[in-house]
Amino acid sequence: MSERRRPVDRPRRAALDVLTAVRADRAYANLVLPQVLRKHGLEGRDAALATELASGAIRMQGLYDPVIDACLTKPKLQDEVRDVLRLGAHQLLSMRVPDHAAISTSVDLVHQSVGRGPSGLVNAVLRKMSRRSAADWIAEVAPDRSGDLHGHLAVARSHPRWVVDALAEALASDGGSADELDALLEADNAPPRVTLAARPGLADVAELEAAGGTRTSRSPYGVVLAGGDPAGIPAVAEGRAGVQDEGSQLVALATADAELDGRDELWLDLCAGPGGKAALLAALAAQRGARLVANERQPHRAALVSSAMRAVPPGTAHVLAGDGTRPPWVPGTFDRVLVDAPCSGLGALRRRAESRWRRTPEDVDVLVGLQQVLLDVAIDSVRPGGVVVYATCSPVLAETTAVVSAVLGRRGDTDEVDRFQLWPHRDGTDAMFAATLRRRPLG
Ligand SMILES: C[S@@+](CC[C@H](N)C(=O)[O-])C[C@H]1O[C@@H](n2cnc3c(N)ncnc32)[C@H](O)[C@@H]1O
Repeated sequence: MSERRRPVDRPRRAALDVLTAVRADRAYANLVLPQVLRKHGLEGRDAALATELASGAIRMQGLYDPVIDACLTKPKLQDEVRDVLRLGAHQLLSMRVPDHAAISTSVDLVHQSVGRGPSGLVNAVLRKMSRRSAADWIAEVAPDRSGDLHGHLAVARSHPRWVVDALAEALASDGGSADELDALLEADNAPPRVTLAARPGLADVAELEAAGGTRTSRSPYGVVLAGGDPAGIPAVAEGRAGVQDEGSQLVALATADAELDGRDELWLDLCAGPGGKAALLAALAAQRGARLVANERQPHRAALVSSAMRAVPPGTAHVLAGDGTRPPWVPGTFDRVLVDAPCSGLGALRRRAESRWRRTPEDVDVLVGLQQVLLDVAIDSVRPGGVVVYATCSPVLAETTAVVSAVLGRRGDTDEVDRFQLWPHRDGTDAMFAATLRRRPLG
């Protein structure tokens, strides 16, 4: 092999930097990506290529790693070299990059980032990998579909086995079939469309359509962008609109529109950071002569809530940075309460490439305890006759219906009046869950 190698193209170098940061520093891919793109001066198509390479290689490592291992002659592999091979695997098995380009750029990349030593190994592994299609590799490395469906899908659709089991249980309880499970896991591997919310009274949906979007089918405030940077749209830059999944818009609307007898003046968002739902709620509250208190435990996220609500009329919204399990207000203060609880986020895997590999079943156990306490506080905070919406961006039953049943079962003063579960493959949204609860009126 020649000593002098071509310089590595910047998108691949940037993608490797993202993989390194996610692996070695436990960085979040979506947060580190913009910094890395800036550092390498990448824009437009180059930025899109680096994003696809990094996100795809991280997301699909549950398939790529066993394929890489099947191509090795010795079992041990340096982490840095595996990262390069994951990027190569993504190009060979999931993108339309010609084999020779995927292989030679990967050899260049490992030469530049690790050294000359592993160049031959990268070349040999990727050559071997390139001789079969993704489907053939799945047949080779995944458990048999008919004997172990969840084990097969865990590899073929690159999800941890326990996540497949938990999503399958949730989907089955919502009428889903085995084919639907495959569709759901596949949807988790496709980056979501950028959706905006026109905050009512502040921006018009037509204004966002004029910026190149199309209306969403269920939220009257939603617009899906065809492409481009949403930050360049004036309504977004000014806080009159925001980037927000349609499912999240529907949760805020469920909170604002739940039927209520009597007073409807004071609303609470108990877990508001970073503020997407609070901003939509505050805009709706302003139109209806109500006010919103937006509470968030982490001060830096409370600051994000203030920023998200910067365009709402003064006096409409008040931000608190406090622990929602120990609220400063007296019980029964609010007419409507949203508790958008901290959760595993297993309904939003499309957005966070690495999150499926970071979460553990133990996380869910810990979160369920906090979710129950926060829901109890939310119900205590609403007046008799008022409404509470309990929401998660996870469909996992332990975090959704089981939390609602446990809390309502021991209280006896609150009824569930409505519920929805959205799914990426059915609804094109994150898998948001929302239950609308009403505290029984006195007497
Ligand atoms: C799912 S996120 C809320 C998303 C938000 N509603 C939105 O639409 O932008 C949950 C939030 O709850 C916050 N949180 C966690 N524990 C909390 C607590 N004890 N009290 C209040 N907020 C808490 C987290 O910091 C996180 O910002």
